[in-house]
Amino acid sequence: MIEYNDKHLEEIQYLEEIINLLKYKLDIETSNLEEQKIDLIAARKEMWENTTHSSADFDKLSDLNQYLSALQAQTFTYTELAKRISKYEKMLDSPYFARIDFTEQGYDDTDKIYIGLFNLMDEETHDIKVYDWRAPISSVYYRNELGPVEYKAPAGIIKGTITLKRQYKITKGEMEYFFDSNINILDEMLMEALSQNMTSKMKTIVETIQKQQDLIIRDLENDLLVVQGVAGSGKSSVALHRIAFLMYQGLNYKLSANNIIVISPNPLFSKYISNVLPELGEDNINEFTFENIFFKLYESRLSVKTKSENFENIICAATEEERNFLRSYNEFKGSKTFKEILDRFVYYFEHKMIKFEDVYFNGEFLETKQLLKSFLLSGKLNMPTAKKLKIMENRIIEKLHERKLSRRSKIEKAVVKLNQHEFESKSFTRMLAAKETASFIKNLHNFTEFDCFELYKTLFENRKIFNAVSKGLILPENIEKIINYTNQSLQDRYNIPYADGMGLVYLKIKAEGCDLFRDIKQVVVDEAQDYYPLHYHILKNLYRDARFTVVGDVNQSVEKKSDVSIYDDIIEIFGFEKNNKVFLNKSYRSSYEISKFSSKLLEEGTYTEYFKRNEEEPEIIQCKTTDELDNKLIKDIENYKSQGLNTVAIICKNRKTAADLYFRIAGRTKVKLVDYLEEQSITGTIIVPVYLAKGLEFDAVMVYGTDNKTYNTDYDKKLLYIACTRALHRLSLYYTGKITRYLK
Ligand SMILES: Nc1ncnc2c1ncn2[C@@H]1O[C@H](COP(=O)(O)OP(=O)(O)OP(=O)(O)O)[C@@H](O)[C@H]1O
Repeated sequence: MIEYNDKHLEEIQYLEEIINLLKYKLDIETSNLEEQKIDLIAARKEMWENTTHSSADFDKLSDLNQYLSALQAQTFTYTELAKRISKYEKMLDSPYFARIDFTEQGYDDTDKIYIGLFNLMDEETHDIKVYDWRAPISSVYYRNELGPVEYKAPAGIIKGTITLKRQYKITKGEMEYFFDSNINILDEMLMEALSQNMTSKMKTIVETIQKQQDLIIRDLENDLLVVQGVAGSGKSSVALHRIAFLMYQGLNYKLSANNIIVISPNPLFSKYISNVLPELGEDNINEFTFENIFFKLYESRLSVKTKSENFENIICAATEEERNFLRSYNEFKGSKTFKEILDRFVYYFEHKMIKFEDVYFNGEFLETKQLLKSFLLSGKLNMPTAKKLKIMENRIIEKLHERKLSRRSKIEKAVVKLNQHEFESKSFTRMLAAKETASFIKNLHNFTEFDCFELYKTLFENRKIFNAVSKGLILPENIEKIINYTNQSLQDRYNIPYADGMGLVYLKIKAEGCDLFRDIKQVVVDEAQDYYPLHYHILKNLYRDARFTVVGDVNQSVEKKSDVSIYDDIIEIFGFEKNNKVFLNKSYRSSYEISKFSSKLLEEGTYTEYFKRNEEEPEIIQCKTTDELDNKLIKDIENYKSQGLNTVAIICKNRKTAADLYFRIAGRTKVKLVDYLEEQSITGTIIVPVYLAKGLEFDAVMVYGTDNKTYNTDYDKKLLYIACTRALHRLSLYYTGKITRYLK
């Protein structure tokens, strides 16, 4: 007891010291911020008063530039200061969550390493009072038990011994409790983290990162890291913490927010994860869906159906035959075969489709078509077709300029002959020459420019071309139907099928090139199981200078059949020498009872462990009629709310069922319909189609309509698995008629 009291006193004193240090720093930085703010306003005012605002005065414009760069630097200092203040404020609430006592090999002193969200240094003594969780030494806390350890630091491997591992619960600057452990991070702390209610945004997990997760977060060896993790194993969390780690890293790896991109399945998911990086003290990063990429490349000239819309169409197909067709359509358009067809098509276009012409100007040959063709096809220019054509066009325009003067005097002579007024003749000549050049360039564009959408259409409209570029490839049996459906669908350029949208993106990158994303150095792909090979080829070609972290779960693949071999395909597509495939088999999200229940829906032989957090057993509820079911739902929603569960999701198989249910019960209880058509957030009680709930989690999940007609194929079984694994604390399933065979 005495020993505990001593420890307690020591810890309370340290906490006091840290809180005082933080308050001191906060005071200084806050007054600095005030000063900076005043300076900044003054600098802006000065700039406004002393510079011109018209582009006519070039000297003054250069003054403006100088002011602007000074202002930019000042603004940067100001925002950095504001960020530091926000970090100190966060730390005031809970400055650290762990401590290790570490003795480096060859030294007698033992360092007490306190670990928190951010570094905290005493500027006077240069002592690090709290280490950032991402600092090299912090890895020891996540990965090791007491005893000899080693960790990788920039200076090399550091060896030593850990004699203490302690965890703290500090809130509002007050010590709630602490305890020592000799094993990995104690389950109590994790239990507490996992028992909490859900908020509308994803949480950070720094205090309880598990060893397997830490290995992924801190991996710097690989250019491609592929993670297969069961539902709730922390894939998305780990991917985001990995980004925060990379943003913290030293010179070689340091990334800023605009060097990173997350490819997410839909805007709802993007919104859900958008809190994590700011919580970790980092700027937020861009989250892109593939549809966003499409719009970035094609702007408003075309429009594509979203991935969610595409999936809704599949689920709601009128017949099984139609559903199978739509699946086969997506499968073909996303396949390696189709990618090969598009590659060949670009080659075919260059070699056979460009209508080269002899180019004349002023009655002289500028280029012959043979010369132009051999220039384009010589193979010397290793670049996309559009860029080669542009070079060719520039070469011709240069030649045109060389001959422009003589052409102009020719025109002038002709004009003068017709007209005696010299002044008018000159301007008339200029106008004629400009018109002539414009029409020349327009003609030139006939073969130096092309439209990718028209090109893509031609591939399917012209059977001769399609046959030529697919020769020798194994095509699906229903290729005729696929081609017809494509031709029909492409009639409306503002409603292009999602799968063709991806084909168009790939074609554009290959034929025109794309330098829009050269700054991107790290790409995270979430829900990796639902993308086809073509998606990965797009990413590879778009983010040519990036490294990739790809996370997914083949058990949650609903858009296509997939098994773990997809990860080998991904590795092959990217072709990085340094890559690694990692498995996360332990699930943290759901209570033990919900996890056990959901595991019945997994493929046989799937290995999963569950964190043992006990709660109520899931319930399966049979109702005689839809009315009875609606009444029961409403009652249970109220019941869940009264139990203090923050977020409740009623998960339906598709949007139509969700909307119907919403219109039936919305007047009787407070619910919100979450749809892919609008930006939404996931607070309170929501009704949502299952594919939009992917990646999200809720305190209570109510799965609507689990009868044998609704869930009757292996695809449906996976949808059901996804729905059930969204629940943290409560799960109930409702049906009328006969229950699905997967839940018997
Ligand atoms: N080490 C951890 N400490 C605390 N909570 C954790 C930890 N790992 C995972 N979790 C929690 O488990 C839940 C699931 O995490 P996450 O959503 O990242 O998993 P996922 O594998 O992406 O899930 P899914 O594939 O089912 O969408 C989250 O609530 C997360 O905070």
